[in-house]
Amino acid sequence: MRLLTVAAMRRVDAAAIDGGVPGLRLMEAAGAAVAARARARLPAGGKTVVLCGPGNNGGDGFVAARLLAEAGYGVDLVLLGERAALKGDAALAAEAWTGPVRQVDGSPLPSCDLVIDALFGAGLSRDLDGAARALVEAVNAAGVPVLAVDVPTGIDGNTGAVRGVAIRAVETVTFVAFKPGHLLQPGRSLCGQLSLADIGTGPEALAVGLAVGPPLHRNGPDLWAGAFPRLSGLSHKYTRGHALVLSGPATKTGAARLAARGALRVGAGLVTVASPPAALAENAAHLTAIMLRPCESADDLDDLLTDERLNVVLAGPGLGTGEPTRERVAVAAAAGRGLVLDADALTSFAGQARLLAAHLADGDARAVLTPHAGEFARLFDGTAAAGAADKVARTRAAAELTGAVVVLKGADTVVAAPDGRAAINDHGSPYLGTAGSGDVLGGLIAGLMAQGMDPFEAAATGVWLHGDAGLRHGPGLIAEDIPELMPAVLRDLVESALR
Ligand SMILES: NC(=O)C1=CN([C@@H]2O[C@H](COP(=O)(O)OP(=O)(O)OC[C@H]3O[C@@H](n4cnc5c(N)ncnc54)[C@H](OP(=O)(O)O)[C@@H]3O)[C@@H](O)[C@H]2O)[C@@H](O)CC1
Ligand SMILES: Nc1ncnc2c1ncn2[C@@H]1O[C@H](COP(=O)(O)OP(=O)(O)O)[C@@H](O)[C@H]1O
Ligand SMILES: [K+]
Repeated sequence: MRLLTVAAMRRVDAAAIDGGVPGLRLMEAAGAAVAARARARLPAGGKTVVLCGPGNNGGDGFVAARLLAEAGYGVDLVLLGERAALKGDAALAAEAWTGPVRQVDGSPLPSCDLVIDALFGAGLSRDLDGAARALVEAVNAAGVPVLAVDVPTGIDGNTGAVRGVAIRAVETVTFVAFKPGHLLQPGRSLCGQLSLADIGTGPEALAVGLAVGPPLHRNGPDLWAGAFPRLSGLSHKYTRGHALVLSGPATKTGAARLAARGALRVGAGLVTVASPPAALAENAAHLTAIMLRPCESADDLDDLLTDERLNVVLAGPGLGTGEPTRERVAVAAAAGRGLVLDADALTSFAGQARLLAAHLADGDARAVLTPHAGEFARLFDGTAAAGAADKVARTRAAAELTGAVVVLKGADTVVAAPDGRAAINDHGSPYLGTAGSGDVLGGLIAGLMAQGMDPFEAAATGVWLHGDAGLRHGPGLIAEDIPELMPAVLRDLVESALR
């Protein structure tokens, strides 16, 4: 699903209005969508408090208030600002509201079953302070469920950041498309359930918004199902690719095996662990379907890679930091295979992102980098990527700098390609925050690349499958569970989105 930035959304609204759809009609549709969601949450004859701000977000609130009152619900309307100061469509929507308007005066919030937050939406332009801040704090303290209009007040629609203080909603109704701030943390957590409403802007106006900037997606099967590897009667293990995972030294081998298991379970035809000789026995004791080869040095890796069937290399988990790891990365990159770099392979290039980029360019490697926030900060220290304004911008800048697909992990993992395509993932679970979980993710991505997926699509798919496993398992998840959940995850995917 494509996302729209706040600016792109304004272009959609403007194009629709230019195309002959009155702005008030859009506002009526927005307010009606809010009222419909409120009705789904209110008990019969229940009571709502609608908080309206001074702009068009407040206008949506006036419409919703009118429709709910007409439907027989109790409605208290509280306005932040002067009624006489309302302008344009918001002033027209306010005129159509015939009930009382309470001014924000510091008195306690009236008791109710649901608060509708129509204070600020796309027009939030600075941190909340004064009466607005106090009102938001009072709403959060009241413990009443909140339905947010467009975006919870205080959340930046582009970045998901809290501007001073923000409403915690149980549901957010937005219009036409989700915005990045609905999916980026902490915005994602404060939005609650996400609902999307068509407000009649139409396909031509939408196209105007989608043409703004490089594509940004909500990660999901619609983004990559077409590229997902499919088997035929002619498939055999070598058509499904062969991934090579570099193991760390003795006592540091588990991470590589987790990754290798992920690669195998997601469908790579063969997976080999390349192990230092001193760790062969340790690895052999835990591997069965996964093969094992000795590999002591960068030269040994070079020799292994003379086998052209090894089409993807994964390096980093448990590998150790420093020159030997940098040398292995250089060799793997020069071999021009698919390459997934995680953990120590990234930290070994701390402050040397340009050197890493040069290695990747050397072999024309199809590379994916999978840093968590700490690894990202170390690797891109001193570059524009570290200083960019939000997580999408940081990930895009890192991808552009390195020429690799970058997966910036976390509760709101962002995947970006060097050409600017990006996806935000909100299909996951906090239970994924467990030792070794990221190692398995690297393996899933490597396994998908081994089967021929492009780095961007493989990365987005791997992140989604990993998130799906986390959602399915929930409490008690450990990293070993993630590969073992792949059969169920993949079966459901094949039976739904891949049909
Ligand atoms: N045709 C359309 O476009 C449609 C738009 N729709 C709806 O419109 C919403 C966008 O409306 P909007 O642009 O009027 O902005 P909105 O969020 O109401 O806020 C602007 C006001 O807030 C003020 N303000 C800002 N920050 C502040 C702060 N920290 N503290 C205090 N004040 C602050 C700001 O003041 P100023 O910065 O000008 O001083 C201005 O007065 C959008 O979210 C959607 O719900 C739908 O109806 C569908 C059709
Ligand atoms: N709250 C969360 N919601 C969703 N995914 C999460 C959350 N916390 C962590 N994850 C995911 O778990 C994985 C952790 O990876 P990483 O930090 O590299 O751990 P490790 O190094 O132990 O393998 C990442 O894919 C990350 O996106
Ligand atoms: K709002």
